[in-house]
Amino acid sequence: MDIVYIRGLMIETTIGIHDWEKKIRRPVILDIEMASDIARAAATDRIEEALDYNAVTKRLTQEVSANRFELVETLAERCAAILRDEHGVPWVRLSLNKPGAVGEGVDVGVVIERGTKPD
Ligand SMILES: Nc1nc2c(c(=O)[nH]1)N=C([C@H](O)[C@@H](O)CO)CN2
Repeated sequence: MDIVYIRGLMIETTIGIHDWEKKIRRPVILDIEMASDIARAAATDRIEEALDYNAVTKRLTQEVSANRFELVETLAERCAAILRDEHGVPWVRLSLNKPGAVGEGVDVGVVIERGTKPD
């Protein structure tokens, strides 16, 4: 199985369960692994045959920055659904980090895997 990945994608959004969190914008950081057979893209050297990480980054940034969330779980699921439904990704592993959520220098978040891994 081949993978196209995006690491360290920082997006500003409104996220959290507390009233004060609902009034601010803050960054979340996404690390994403997407199953993608790269054979045709490699053979043709054409972006049309590739899973375009620029297009994926643009779409996720648009979605996350334009919406507000309470839970990291909700944001992660939304992103995974977009990757599968709009970009045809059969399997994705997505890590979502919410910096500073429980104190300085502590990372918290979720890791989800959705879809079926191709052989
Ligand atoms: N499993 C989760 N636990 C918590 C979340 C969350 O999104 N998922 N969020 C919070 C608060 O918003 C926290 O980040 C700030 O106090 C707490 N627990």
